[in-house]
Amino acid sequence: MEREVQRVRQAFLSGRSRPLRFRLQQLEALRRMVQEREKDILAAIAADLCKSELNAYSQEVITVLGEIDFMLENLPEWVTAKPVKKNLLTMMDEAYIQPQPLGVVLIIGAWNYPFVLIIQPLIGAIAAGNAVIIKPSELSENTAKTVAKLLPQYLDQDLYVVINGGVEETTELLKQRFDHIFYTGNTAVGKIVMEAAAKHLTPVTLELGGKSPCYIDKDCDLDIVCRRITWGKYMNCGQTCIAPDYILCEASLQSQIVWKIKETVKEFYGENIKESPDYERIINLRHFKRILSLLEGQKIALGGETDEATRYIAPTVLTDVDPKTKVMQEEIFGPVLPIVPVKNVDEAIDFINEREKPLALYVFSHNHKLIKRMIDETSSGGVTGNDVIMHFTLNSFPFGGVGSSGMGAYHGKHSFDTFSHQRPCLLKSLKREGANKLRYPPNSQSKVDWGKFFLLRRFNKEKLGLLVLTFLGIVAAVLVKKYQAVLRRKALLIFLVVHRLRWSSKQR
Ligand SMILES: NC(=O)c1ccc[n+]([C@@H]2O[C@H](COP(=O)([O-])OP(=O)(O)OC[C@H]3O[C@@H](n4cnc5c(N)ncnc54)[C@H](O)[C@@H]3O)[C@@H](O)[C@H]2O)c1
Ligand SMILES: CCCCCCCCCCCCCCCCCC=O
Repeated sequence: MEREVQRVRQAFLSGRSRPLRFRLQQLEALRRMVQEREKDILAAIAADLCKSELNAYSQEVITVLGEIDFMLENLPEWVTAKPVKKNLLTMMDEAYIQPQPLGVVLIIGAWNYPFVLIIQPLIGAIAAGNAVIIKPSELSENTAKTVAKLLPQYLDQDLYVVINGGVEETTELLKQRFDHIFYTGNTAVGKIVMEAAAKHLTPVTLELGGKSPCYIDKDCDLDIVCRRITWGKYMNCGQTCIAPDYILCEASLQSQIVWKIKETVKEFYGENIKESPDYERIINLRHFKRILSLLEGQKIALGGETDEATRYIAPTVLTDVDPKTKVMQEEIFGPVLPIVPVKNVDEAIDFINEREKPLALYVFSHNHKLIKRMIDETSSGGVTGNDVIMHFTLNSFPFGGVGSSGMGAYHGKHSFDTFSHQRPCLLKSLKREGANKLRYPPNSQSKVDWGKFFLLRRFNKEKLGLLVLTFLGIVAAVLVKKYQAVLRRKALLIFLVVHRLRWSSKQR
């Protein structure tokens, strides 16, 4: 493991991942891989999650292709140095921010969207000029193997490396030094990752989970609300990090919600859900049993049918759920939707704020003010009003959690920033030493006053105009006396002294 990480580091140190042209070439090669090997990729995802290839394409491949195109279009602008505002002390200098790669990045993926969850961060890491080690989830082993086979056929083999394995291999990998670790998965393992990273002071992005609430106000169109919630909850059999985990609403709405979800389930998946190509299965037996245990003692208003042999759990709704029961204590990550009655929006806000900060929050209402209030008075990774999941698709948004649902974010420019160091660069001349004497010892009151003038002085528009005029005068003088550097310094000094005296007299 150590040797493998060293090999990737040597490749990074060769400098070849840095030029813009190289990054664009690698991103184009990645796009070619997705297009040319689409069938292999879809077959692998389908095998891992019993997912139709159409669903695998729309849930994972579209996002990846969109992200690559977005990077290719914008990267030339993002990599350029950005000039920054200067103060009086640095006005003659060059000052800019240069984004630079961090180095060797480790990306650890989760199994529920096994392709997009490793490839989307990879796109950002390549765009930012890094070398990358990818550790896909061992639970989605078909996708893990396919990615390990395909990537070296298209990308630089020393800079971008896939290491497959389970907990043992990941633990070993985490002992190595990386320049950034990007982890997607559950909160408990997130803590292990952060602890390992701390040993090397490695920064981390943690894309974690949690219980994403969904508040339904009585002032809304329940047909539409229930269709949208049914789509987001049962997509991927509930195994989506930003799926609505539970519903909060007034008790009187429950029976209508159950009825409308039941009708929508029929519309989406047909009479025999098991036969539907659009309904997936639970990833493994451990998760299947875990989800079943959440049903114990609950009032099942819809669904509840299961089949262990195929790890099938029907779209299920629970009503009158007691917040103290197990289903409300952990992220469900399956097709079970509890409804917890609340009296009103105030109680819903309190309910949300009394718990860990979720990855997503959903609010349904015709009342825009109520949605705004919910946003203002709660916290979550992201929010969508009157829909679910869709904020994930907008790559101008930072995608990530807050508090126990994660730290850091990615997608689009946010990925580029996550994998870049924003390096401040100040380039001075070795001339003009006179002004620098002010900061050299021995210190004096007069030097402090000059320091205050240089660093604390703020110019309003009027003063700025005067400054520009004076500056232009100086420039003219400089041009006339092209080689008389002494005169130029004096002009500058006079200008500064005049301003300083005016400023000091006003201060008094
Ligand atoms: N925020 C997001 O973008 C996002 C996306 C997908 C999933 N998730 C969250 O991830 C969770 C589901 O994923 P999961 O955790 O079951 O996935 P998982 O079991 O695939 O684990 C994630 C990764 O952690 C590694 N891992 C597991 N145990 C480890 C250990 N002890 N030490 C080191 N590494 C270890 C695995 O090898 C894997 O690569 C849910 O909580 C979900 O909400 C979040
Ligand atoms: C008109 C046809 C449009 C088809 C596109 C539909 C949008 C599909 C959006 C899917 C989003 C997938 C969410 C993946 C979340 C992964 C992170 C958490 O687990």
